[in-house]
Amino acid sequence: MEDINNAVPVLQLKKLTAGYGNAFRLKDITLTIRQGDFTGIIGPNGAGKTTLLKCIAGDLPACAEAFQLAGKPFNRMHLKERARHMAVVTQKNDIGFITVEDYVMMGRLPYRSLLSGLSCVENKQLAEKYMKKSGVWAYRHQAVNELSGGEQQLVAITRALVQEPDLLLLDEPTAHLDIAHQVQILDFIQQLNEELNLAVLMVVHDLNLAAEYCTQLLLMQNGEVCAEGTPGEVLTRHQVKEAYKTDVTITENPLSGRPFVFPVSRNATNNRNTKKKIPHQTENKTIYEKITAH
Ligand SMILES: Nc1ncnc2c1ncn2[C@@H]1O[C@H](COP(=O)(O)OP(=O)(O)OP(=O)(O)O)[C@@H](O)[C@H]1O
Repeated sequence: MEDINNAVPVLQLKKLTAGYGNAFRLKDITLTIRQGDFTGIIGPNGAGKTTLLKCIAGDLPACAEAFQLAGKPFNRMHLKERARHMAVVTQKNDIGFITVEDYVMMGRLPYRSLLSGLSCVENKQLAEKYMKKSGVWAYRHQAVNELSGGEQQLVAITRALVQEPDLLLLDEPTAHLDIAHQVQILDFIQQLNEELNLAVLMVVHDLNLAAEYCTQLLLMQNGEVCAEGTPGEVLTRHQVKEAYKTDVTITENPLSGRPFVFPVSRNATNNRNTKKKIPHQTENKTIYEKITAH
């Protein structure tokens, strides 16, 4: 099929395999991420999502027919050069006692040369710009490890932005955050994706957040990509049930039009099978009315 997407490819993987000896293997992962893509990697526990992210980040060796970052062979790029194109925000940022400002400035390390130190005016201005954009400027003098989980995540993303990458890799950026902070972080990432045309690739467990924010999804199972496409194409009842071995009901978010996945409990399945009236169900209301009433 003719490729009609003219956006520049930031990352290209062709038939990538990798793993941990005989314990687990990623099999033939083929993937293209372009400027402006917001891609979510979803799949059940142990599917290989983090392993794939580790390969792309260069933390785990991989074999591939092609593995290119910004149009260049990945394994021929120096670490500093990789870091100018790709920034990684991992789940656990074990940050010691360091101020927000100093930590964010470390994002400029890939650009440091013998002639320009880390604290040059240009780097300071860049750090200030992104700290103001993400909202962490107010606590720039505080120690990172004294901030809340949500604030620390914003600081880690700010540091990644200061790297001025083309591709931002995120491993579950909203894990352990409440709904307000989940939305705050993902709204911010979406804003960066749209304003800076930044390509985003994130591992995300919450299918509804994935559906709401991502433009494309990769559904992984047993080390392979078993479905890919828009959230509507990937999050079908059959595909979700097949991958997660769990029944779900899928409807549409009435405000965004994105898929919305409801888990189905054993009781609800039994009630459906016996056509028993479901407690709390309001009669004579459309799904839209029910959802928007609360
Ligand atoms: N260092 C390792 N050595 C051996 N096996 C590993 C290692 N790290 C992960 N695995 C195994 O590889 C498989 C894939 O793990 P991975 O963390 O990539 O899955 P995941 O999809 O990210 O899972 P989760 O959603 O639970 O975080 C799992 O079976 C895991 O036990």
